[in-house]
Amino acid sequence: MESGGNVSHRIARISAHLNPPIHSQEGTSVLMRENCRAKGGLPGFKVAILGAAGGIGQPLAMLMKMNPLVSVLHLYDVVNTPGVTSDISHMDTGAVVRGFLGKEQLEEALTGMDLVIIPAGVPRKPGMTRDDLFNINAGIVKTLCEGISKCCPKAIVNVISNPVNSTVPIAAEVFKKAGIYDPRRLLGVTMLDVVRANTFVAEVLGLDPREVNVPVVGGHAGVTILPLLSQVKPPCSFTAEETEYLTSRIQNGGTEVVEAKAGAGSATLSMAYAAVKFADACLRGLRGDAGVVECAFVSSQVTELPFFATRVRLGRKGVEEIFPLGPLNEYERAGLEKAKKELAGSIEKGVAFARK
Ligand SMILES: NC(=O)C1=CN([C@@H]2O[C@H](COP(=O)(O)OP(=O)(O)OC[C@H]3O[C@@H](n4cnc5c(N)ncnc54)[C@H](O)[C@@H]3O)[C@@H](O)[C@H]2O)C=CC1
Ligand SMILES: O=C([O-])CC(=O)C(=O)O
Repeated sequence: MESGGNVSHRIARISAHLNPPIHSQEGTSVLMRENCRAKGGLPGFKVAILGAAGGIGQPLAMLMKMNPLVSVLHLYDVVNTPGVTSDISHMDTGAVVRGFLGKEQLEEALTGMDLVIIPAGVPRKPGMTRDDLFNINAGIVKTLCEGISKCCPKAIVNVISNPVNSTVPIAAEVFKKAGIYDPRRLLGVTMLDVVRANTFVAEVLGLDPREVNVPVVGGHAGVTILPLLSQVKPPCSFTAEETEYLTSRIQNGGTEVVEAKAGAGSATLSMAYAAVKFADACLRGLRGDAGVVECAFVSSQVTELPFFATRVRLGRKGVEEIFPLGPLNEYERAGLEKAKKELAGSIEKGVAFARK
C-alpha cells in the first residue's frame, strides 16, 4: 500500500514522473524543465494519442515523435504513461513529448490539440469478433470523445478502437450531443486494410508493395472490408481464384494476426505503421498540401448508409471530398450488398448505445 502523502503530494509526484526535472550526475535535481530555454517552439501540429501505453500506442507514439510535422506530442493513458513518455522523450527529434496519466489528466492532455488519435481499448483474442469488444470499448470511446468535445472541439479525430464500424458512430453521437459535430473532422482508421491489400496484391503480382494502391471500401470488420481489386493501381487483372484468395486474405488479415499471436493481442506494429501513415496524411491535409487522398470510414452519402469507407481527399478542414465507389464488377457488387447489410447493424448499434 502507498505510504502517507495527501492528494496534492501524490499529484506532484505523478507530474514529476511524467515531465521530470533534469538531473545532475549524482541524481540531484538541478534544473526544472520549465526553466529550460528550449520550449519546443518549433512550427508544427499538436497531436494527442489516447491509449498511448498500449500495444499500438507505444510504437505509434514512437513513430509520431519521428514525424517532422508534429511539434507537440501528448501521450495519454490510464496506465504506464510515465515510463513511455520518459523513454520516447529522449529521442532527438523535434516534437516535445508530454505524458498524462488517468482521467484527472485527460482534459489537460487534450487542450489545444490539432489531431487526436484513439487506439484506447481492449484487443481481440482468438475466437472473438471485433463486435465482441463493443461492450468495453464503446464506453471508453464515448468518454474520450466527451473530453474532446470539451477541450479540443476543432481537432481532427482518428478512431482506431474496435469495432470501428460502431465506435465512429458513437463518436459522432457524442459530438452531436455536445453541439460540436463536424463530420469532416471524424475519421475511422481503415488504413491497415489498405496496407494489407497493397502487400498481398503486390505478392500475387510480383510487384513492389510501394508501387501498389488498392482502394478498400465499406467498413473495418469481416465482409464489410471490401477491396476493389478491379481498381488496383497500376492497372492489372486477376483470375477468379486470385480474386477469391485476395479478398478473403484482406478481409481476414486481422484474424490472421490474432491467431498467430495466440492470445497475446491483435495487430499492433503494422497498425501503428498504418496509423502514422494515415495521421501524416491528415496533417499534410491540415497544412494545405494538395491531392492528399486516403481511404477512411467517414460520414458519407456514397451509399444509403450514414457511414462508409471510401477514398477521401484530406484538406485544411479534414475530409474535403468523398470520392464515389467507381465502376464495380459483379463480384464486388455482390460483396457490397453483404458489406452494407452487416454495416447497417453495426452503425445502428453504435448510435443506439450513444443515445441511450
Ligand atoms: N482500426 C484498426 O485497424 C485496428 C484497431 N485495433 C484496435 O485498437 C485497440 C487497441 O489495441 P491494442 O493497442 O493492441 O490494445 P492494448 O490493450 O495493448 O492497448 C490499449 C491501451 O488502451 C488503454 N486504455 C484502456 N482504457 C482507456 C481509457 N479509458 N483511456 C485511455 N486509455 C485507455 C490501455 O491502458 C492500454 O494501454 C483495440 O480495440 C483493437 O481492436 C487494433 C488493430 C487494428
Ligand atoms: O483484428 C483485430 O481485432 C484488430 C484489427 O482490427 C485488425 O488487425 O485489422
